[in-house]
Amino acid sequence: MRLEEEFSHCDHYDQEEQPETMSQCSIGPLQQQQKIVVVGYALTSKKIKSFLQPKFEGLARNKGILFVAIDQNRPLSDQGPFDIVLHKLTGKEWRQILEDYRQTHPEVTVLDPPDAIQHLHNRQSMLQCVADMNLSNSYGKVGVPRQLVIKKDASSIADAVNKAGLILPLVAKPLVADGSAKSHELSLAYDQYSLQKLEPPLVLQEFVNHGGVLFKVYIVGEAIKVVRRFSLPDVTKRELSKVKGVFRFPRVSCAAASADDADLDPRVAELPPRPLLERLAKELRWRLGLRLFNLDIIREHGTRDHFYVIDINYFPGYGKMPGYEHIFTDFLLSLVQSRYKKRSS
Ligand SMILES: Nc1ncnc2c1ncn2[C@@H]1O[C@H](COP(=O)(O)OP(=O)(O)OP(=O)(O)O)[C@@H](O)[C@H]1O
Ligand SMILES: O=P(O)(O)O[C@H]1[C@H](OP(=O)(O)O)[C@@H](OP(=O)(O)O)[C@@H](O)[C@@H](O)[C@@H]1OP(=O)(O)O
Ligand SMILES: [Mg+2]
Ligand SMILES: [Mg+2]
Repeated sequence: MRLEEEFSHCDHYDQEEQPETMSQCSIGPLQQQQKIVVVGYALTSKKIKSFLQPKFEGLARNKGILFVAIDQNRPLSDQGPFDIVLHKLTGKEWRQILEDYRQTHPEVTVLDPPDAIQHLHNRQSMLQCVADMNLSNSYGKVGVPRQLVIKKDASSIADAVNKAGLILPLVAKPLVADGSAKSHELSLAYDQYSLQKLEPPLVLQEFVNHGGVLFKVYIVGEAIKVVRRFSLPDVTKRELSKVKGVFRFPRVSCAAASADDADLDPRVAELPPRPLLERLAKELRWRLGLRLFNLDIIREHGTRDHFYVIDINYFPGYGKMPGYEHIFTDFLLSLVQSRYKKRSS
């Protein structure tokens, strides 16, 4: 068992936020005595910087959680031992390493299973769960925009769009969402003729007017946090009749585009009802088999309760989630405690 209270007896870690990095701390036989929760992480340097902030590491340490960098050049089994493995790296080889490790180390919680994450790397399968769910209750209705997959042959896009009855404008998104810069290169197509300029493989999604604000719903296990971000502005009928072409747009809803403090129309700014999001998150956690993700959800402009999920991301930028330090540490501890309960029952 590795519990917070027991850890606080350890004189090596009982002071306020220690200045040295966690990876300098020794683990091994000592760890058994101190009942530390050891979290191995395999993340990009960008992610380490945004996620493993000093305040977070300090808080975690005080709660008995030790973060240890995984060395990708050494066998995973020779490292640790870990209680939890956190990861967001791509590549078939890495996936296989994790899969093998899960088989041989069932006592370790790997967040999350590589196969389940793979599901989010394709913009079609990513939203399938939301479509299947057909969530509709007294709090509102949640769907996905109508969309079409184009695997190849740009010259056939206009025909395919016509056949499927999709309505312009369309958001063109690379089919693969693997975190590469290219996978975030999106464009807005205003007219049929220009569709041939697009580069498959892609997903064409109907653009839904939503008042220029979207909601990012961060999920960490059972915890949910919602923030507002600026998004693409509505496209008017007049604009649609005048504008021709395909336009690349940048990452409009990045962290710098926080709309939480903006003076917005309350009908646009009002957060989606909490019970609706709770239900959505719970179902998605179960259907996707994931515990760490966020989703982008928009409210159809002019409605109060028609929502569309447009994107789901694995292990998103939690560093920007308000209060992530406490939410995340509590989550990590709860994982270990529930494992202990399972073992002792
Ligand atoms: N169907 C849609 N209707 C209206 N706006 C949309 C739609 N799809 C995407 N957008 C706008 O485009 C932005 C980027 O789309 P999306 O979130 O799918 O891309 P992404 O590159 O996966 O983003 P992220 O950085 O969150 O991973 C959204 O944040 C939103 O502003
Ligand atoms: O770069 P940021 O910190 O903003 O985090 C973004 C994260 O990048 P990172 O994994 O490199 O951190 C993205 O992952 P990839 O799709 O590129 O894999 C994606 O999840 C975004 O949605 C995150 O933005 P958020 O949704 O939280 O605003
Ligand atoms: Mg998004
Ligand atoms: Mg995304």
